Amino acid sequence: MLGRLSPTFVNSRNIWCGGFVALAVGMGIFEYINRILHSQLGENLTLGIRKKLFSSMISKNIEWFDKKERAPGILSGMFQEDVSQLKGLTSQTYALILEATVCLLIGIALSFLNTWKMALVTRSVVPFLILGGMAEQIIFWNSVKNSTKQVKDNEDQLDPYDRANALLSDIIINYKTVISLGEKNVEFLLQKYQALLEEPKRIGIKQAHISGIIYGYSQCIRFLFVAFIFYLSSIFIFKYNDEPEDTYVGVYTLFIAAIGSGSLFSQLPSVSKSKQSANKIFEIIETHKKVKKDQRYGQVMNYQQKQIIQQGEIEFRNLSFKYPSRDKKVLNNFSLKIPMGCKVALVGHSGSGKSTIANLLLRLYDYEEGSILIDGNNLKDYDVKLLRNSIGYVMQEPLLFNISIKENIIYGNSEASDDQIKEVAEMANALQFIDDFSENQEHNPSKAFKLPQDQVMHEQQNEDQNIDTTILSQGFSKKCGLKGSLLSGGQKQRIAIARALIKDPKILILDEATSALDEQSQESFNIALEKAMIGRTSIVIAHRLSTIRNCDWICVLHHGKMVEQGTFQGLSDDEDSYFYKLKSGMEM
Ligand SMILES: Nc1ncnc2c1ncn2[C@@H]1O[C@H](COP(=O)(O)OP(=O)(O)OP(=O)(O)O)[C@@H](O)[C@H]1O
Repeated sequence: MLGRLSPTFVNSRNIWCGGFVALAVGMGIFEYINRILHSQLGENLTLGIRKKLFSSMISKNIEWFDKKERAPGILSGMFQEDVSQLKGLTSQTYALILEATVCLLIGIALSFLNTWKMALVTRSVVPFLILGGMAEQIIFWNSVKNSTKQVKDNEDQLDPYDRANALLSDIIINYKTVISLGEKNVEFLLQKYQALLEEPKRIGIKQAHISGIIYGYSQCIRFLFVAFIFYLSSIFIFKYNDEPEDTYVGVYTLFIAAIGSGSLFSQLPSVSKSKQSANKIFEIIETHKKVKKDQRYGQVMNYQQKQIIQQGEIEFRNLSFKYPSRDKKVLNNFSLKIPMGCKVALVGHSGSGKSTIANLLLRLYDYEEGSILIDGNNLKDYDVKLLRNSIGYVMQEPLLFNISIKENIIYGNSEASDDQIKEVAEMANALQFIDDFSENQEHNPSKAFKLPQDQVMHEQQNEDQNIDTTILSQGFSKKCGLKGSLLSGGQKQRIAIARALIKDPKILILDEATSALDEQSQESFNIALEKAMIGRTSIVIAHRLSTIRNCDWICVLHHGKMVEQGTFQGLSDDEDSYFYKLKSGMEM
């Protein structure tokens, strides 16, 4: 059999086979290096993007987070899914595209060398191959546009997956409320979640039909191309007496060219998805750059910016404000001067604008009308980071992180010494119960109700060896649980006061919320408040008479306007005053 083959044939067979074996080995090594390099590049890129995205998100104004498309579930999903999608836009896909392009070009070049006539004719079919790939692209983009349009027409204007993620994060964050509202509520939420997933499922199936047809076309055209080459080669051999060997090599290289071009185009949809994710991510990073410099958290100060609050005198001058998402003003021409070290209570019905004043003082939102002065300087001239460092804020519902008590306290000042931590815990009337945690485990809710997750937290707590027991008791290493769930309401509030005090702020804002506390905790909390306010300018958003009594000045707000102000006694004596009526409805 071998004897009948011409030496030229054997020779070139050996050359080609040897060439392909060398190519196979080369490809193996190349692929290995290629994958390592590109996954390294990809990982570095995603790490860099995650860092950038995080730092730009964390420095956004609160109003940015107020929008429904910025729900926690959507934003955390972006860090996982969208950032990972970016890999498709960079190293891996581009490496494959490069590989496929090189494959295509080599195939074309070799086919021209061996059988140029046939190569020339078959080139006429290439546009159909490209059309297959392009059609996949067009269909993909149309489906993205349609689904976005469909969603935009919806009241929520959000991607269905994003809406499902937002709901999921809401449920997880508020899991206690969800479960406590009973099985019916859980069932309702489950149905709602399923309903939200129905829409993307429907869109996905519709998309699958269309892209199936297009993908089928692009695959079909590749094999039609192969059939066409075979047919054409037989014509060239028998009709035009072309050399069979040259034709064989030419046909083979054209196959490679066709396969190369096919894989090139099949990679493109993942590029499209990546582009979509890149748009989402860079929109956030880019808008960070557009935010006015003075509004950015942690912005390096320019020469005009005041460093820290020296005394703590506050003046609101004709301040008017409306939230960006609303047309109605929630503060109207509000003016008030609070001398240094004074305790001022803001009272008024729910929604009268008390917390809004705190929001503006902390520059969580920016006002356009009127001004706020601190120590006679415009609030906007202070560096935002340093300003917030000089103001202690205890929120209505203090939020603790699932870290130790000590870590929660130093969250306000990571450089605080153990002595300072102990001091502020004492001032906040928290030292006693913290110490009790180390001595008397009865206080530990995780012991009373041993849920599996509590047990894990308890074990973690025992593992924590970082606390210097000579100054701080082991109680400081107790984990607080998700949102402080392992502590009582009063304990959480006192730790929040300690956290505010660790910064030694000149100004203290207390959004007092004692309604959830029992009498003993309330008393403890009030003592803590009194101690905390000594020597600081304090604004108390008051809900209880017991706190107002000790304040130097009381301002009564109604629909964002100051309607009355005076001392507790002065306002209480006037039976016609707004405060008089308000007082009778207030808790003791
Ligand atoms: N982020 C926000 N976006 C839009 N409107 C808001 C926002 N926060 C508060 N509001 C609205 O502004 C008004 C004033 O709210 P604010 O929280 O200042 O009232 P408050 O007097 O502190 O109420 P409460 O005593 O119940 O805490 C309310 O009508 C409220 O609905």
